[in-house]
Amino acid sequence: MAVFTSVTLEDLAPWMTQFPLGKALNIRGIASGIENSNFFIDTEQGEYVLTIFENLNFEQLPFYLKLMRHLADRGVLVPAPIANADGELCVALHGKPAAIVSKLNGSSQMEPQPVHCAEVGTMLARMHLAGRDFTIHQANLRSLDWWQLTVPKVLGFLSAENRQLMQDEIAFQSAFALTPTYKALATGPVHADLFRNNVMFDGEQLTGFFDFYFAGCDTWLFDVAVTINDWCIDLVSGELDMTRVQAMLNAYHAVRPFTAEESQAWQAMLRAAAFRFWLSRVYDFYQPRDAEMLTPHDPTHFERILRLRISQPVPALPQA
Ligand SMILES: Nc1ncnc2c1ncn2[C@@H]1O[C@H](COP(=O)(O)OP(=O)(O)OP(=O)(O)O)[C@@H](O)[C@H]1O
Ligand SMILES: N[C@@H](CCO)C(=O)O
Repeated sequence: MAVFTSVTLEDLAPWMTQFPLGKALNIRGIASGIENSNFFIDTEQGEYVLTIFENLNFEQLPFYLKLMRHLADRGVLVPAPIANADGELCVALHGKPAAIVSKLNGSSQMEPQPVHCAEVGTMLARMHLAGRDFTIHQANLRSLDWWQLTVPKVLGFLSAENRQLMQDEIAFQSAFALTPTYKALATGPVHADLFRNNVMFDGEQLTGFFDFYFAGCDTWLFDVAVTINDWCIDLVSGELDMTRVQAMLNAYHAVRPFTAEESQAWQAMLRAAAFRFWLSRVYDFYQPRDAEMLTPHDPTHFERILRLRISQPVPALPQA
């Protein structure tokens, strides 16, 4: 279980009085996730999710919480943050920032079919469009600047072959980010971590996107690439599953058509999306933090995907 900060019902009861949710009746740690401490809490008003943020600070958090509120207000299915009596969405608990959000119904769909991929594609495009008038700007904190700072910290842990791959890819991505094609890509708030385990389904019905704590302003296409690289692959080989890829891309395109520049950038973005998670997984693997129980994600999964996206042609984006 990824509970870095323990919270008991006795700790919670006085803290909860500032929220309009009645008494806290029960709390239980959630046995998944690797970034934050998460708990389901039962209150007199129903079930909610309490998150204690282990790595994000009070200056960074309003972006995520206000973005979720903004999206929810525009009909995008996301958890709604609950304000305390002072209107604050983020309040200290055990000295760390914490927030309460509504609990989504359903469960994660870990074996998605084309119908699930289409639902995700539609909601992702709606989310990008709904974010256009969000006024707070915060960069994606796991984008090129972070890659450039982090690569030197992990190179020493890698085999000679992987060191070469990482150095070649950071050089490629650094150069690509300077091209007119990259600079022409549409940008805005993106989720940036929309994996299978960050979306809820009730049967074939999508009930919400959650875990917005890697969100930031970046290219919309990067968000699509992150999502494709998790939802539309064979998890063992990392190969793209064309039926699921087409279902997601066509559904997205029907709401927010892809541009010519996005078509040109597509393979580079699929590489960038694979690289981002290879790097963060390698970093987490060699810099573990304390947790009551923690299984780090396997870095070799995204090393494999990155090699495939470099070496194999990728399916074209739908054209306007
Ligand atoms: N709003 C919500 N509604 C219902 N369940 C939720 C909600 N938020 C989180 N959960 C549950 O808690 C689990 C862990 O949450 P989350 O993925 O946000 O953790 P994390 O530590 O940020 O994880 P990650 O490793 O994905 O970054 C989810 O898998 C889900 O079961
Ligand atoms: N989705 C990330 C974990 C951080 O949310 C990964 O699979 O590496």
